[in-house]
Amino acid sequence: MLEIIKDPSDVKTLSRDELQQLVDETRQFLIEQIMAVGGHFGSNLGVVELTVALHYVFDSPRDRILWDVGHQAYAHKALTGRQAQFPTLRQYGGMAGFPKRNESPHDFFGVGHASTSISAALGMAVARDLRGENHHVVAVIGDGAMTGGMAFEALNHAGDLKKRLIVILNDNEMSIAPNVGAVSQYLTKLRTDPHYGRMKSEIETLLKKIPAIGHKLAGAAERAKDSLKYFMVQGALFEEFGFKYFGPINGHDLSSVLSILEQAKELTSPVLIHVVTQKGKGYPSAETAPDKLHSVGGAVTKPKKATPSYTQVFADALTELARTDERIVAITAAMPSGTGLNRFAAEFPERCFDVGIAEQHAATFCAGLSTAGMRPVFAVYSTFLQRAYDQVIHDICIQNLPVVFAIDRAGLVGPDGETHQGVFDVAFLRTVPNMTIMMPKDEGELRHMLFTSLTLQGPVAVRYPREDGRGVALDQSFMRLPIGVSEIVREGSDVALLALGPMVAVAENAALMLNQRGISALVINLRFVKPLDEAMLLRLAHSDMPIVTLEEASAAGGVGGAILEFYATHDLSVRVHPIGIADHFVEHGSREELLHHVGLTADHVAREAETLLHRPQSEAQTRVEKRNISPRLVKK
Ligand SMILES: Cc1ncc(C[n+]2csc(CCOP(=O)(O)OP(=O)(O)O)c2C)c(N)n1
Ligand SMILES: CC(=O)[C@@H](O)[C@H](O)COP(=O)(O)O
Ligand SMILES: [Mg+2]
Repeated sequence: MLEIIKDPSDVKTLSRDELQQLVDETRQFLIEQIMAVGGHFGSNLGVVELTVALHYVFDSPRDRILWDVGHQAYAHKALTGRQAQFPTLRQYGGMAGFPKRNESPHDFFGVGHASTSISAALGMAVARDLRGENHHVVAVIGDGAMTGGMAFEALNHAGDLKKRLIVILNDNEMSIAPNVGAVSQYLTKLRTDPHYGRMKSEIETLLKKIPAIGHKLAGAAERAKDSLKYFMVQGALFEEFGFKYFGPINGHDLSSVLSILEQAKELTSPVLIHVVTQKGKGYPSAETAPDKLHSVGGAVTKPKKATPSYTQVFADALTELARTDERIVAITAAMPSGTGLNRFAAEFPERCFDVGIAEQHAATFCAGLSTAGMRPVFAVYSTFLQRAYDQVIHDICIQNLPVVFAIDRAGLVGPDGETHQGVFDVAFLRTVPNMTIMMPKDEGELRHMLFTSLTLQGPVAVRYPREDGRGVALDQSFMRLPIGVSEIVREGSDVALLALGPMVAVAENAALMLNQRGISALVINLRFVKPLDEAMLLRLAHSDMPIVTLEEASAAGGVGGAILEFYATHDLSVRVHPIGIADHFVEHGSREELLHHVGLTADHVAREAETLLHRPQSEAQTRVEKRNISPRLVKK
């Protein structure tokens, strides 16, 4: 059945029995494909009935179906002409793991970060009405994504505008970890407390039985919203936001889902359909441990190295430090396992806070904690910290509060692609006064950086990659690193390679290659993006060596740029060639492929260094002076 579905219009030709067969085959197809190549697993298995029903009832691409986060859109991809691309899922040059506008006319909104769907859907609904069009807009949002503030900002606006809009709340009680928060508890009540559902109609029936005045009383009760509605109407929270609430519906009962979607289609006001599903449905170990099978590596994934990851080393170091410093508290925005904080929480449950998908709140919550004498450590993926930029500036840095940002997934993350690459944090943090920014060359140095950051009296960011460590022996004790001081890793006299974080290893390899060509390269582990090691930079300026900088971050605004700014403001003419990520979004692929793609490999660095070294300085300078453009552009 699945094989004959080339387009969603094919779904519409099926009978009810055939639709159920399509559900079963799609689920089986997803299990096989994801297990082979890796990808998000549990969330996709949970929404198969819902996806089939959506494509049966609605008319994509005329009607617009939006997937929040988009990690659960694989069935949607399979039903919209992309089955053959599954073997390339999330691989370099292959099909993306999230909906992408340039991948299919059925993907209306590019996603990867949570809680955007209702805002985007509302924008589409408003545009539809302004343009006099007539189609449906449907946002599918999970209970985890619903903990994000943006979702509520959108509900607030949508309820006010009263546009025709359908929101499907896919409630599986899970974020990546078990879902948290008062809204989650409210959903549990809706799901599990039969009185929530029945009370209103029971009271109405009772009142109507009272002779003569019963019907009037029932009508009055219906109107007395303030006194009754909160307690009696199922989904009252959403109704107060101006949405008609339907649910809870069993999301694995195809007939129920089809029938509720057909009803919702007839309404002209905002509707919220509460669908209850099971993450991992149809795959027993994903059903019982949905957090572990949120995503899987796939059979093609290379075996993990025996060395601990940066994440593990961070989490263990933080736990160790917290044993002797009771002020340390750890905060995550719905990523306890991804950031390793579940290890911390196991020992200090009362000092670890999962705030839900709420990075903005997490940052300001940290600010509050730090004003009251605690030492908050916000463990957050680089890409998700983007959400909290104003909080970093306004709530933390202006007040110079000692909050530690443990920035995981800094640099290229791999298969999640451009929505998740952690390449902007250097640029967006280094412009903010009071901020100290470091990146360790290996997991051993990460321990010392974390320790050092907890001794500072202002905001600090320690960034580290989504990678296994280099396998160095970890010091038992912690060392306070001198602030703004770099480290010489290898002496050299012809060219200087200034590297940040894991790029130090790349620079070391490039130096070995250069050595074989008779070029002596100095390798420096920068350690700090801010403050820069100005004394070292001045020494280098006097050495006359050309400099190559390497960083796994956006070249614009990066540490290479900071070094250029330093020399320019000191009126020093030093040849600096920054290598970082150029001005484009980096798609999905393995980290190795992506590093190769952006030129952050030893081979490429060695070639660039050699070219720089052999390019006559005077010529380059003259050309630049004449045309007032950068040497890099001149070279092209
Ligand atoms: C802003 C943001 N923060 C964190 C994440 C990481 N993340 C991806 S999926 C997910 C859980 C989403 O839960 P839910 O919406 O309920 O979907 P489910 O996985 O349960 O289907 C999280 C926290 C993200 N994508 N975006
Ligand atoms: C969809 C999403 O944002 C997360 O599931 C993310 O893919 C996790 O990434 P890691 O695999 O790096 O933890
Ligand atoms: Mg969920």
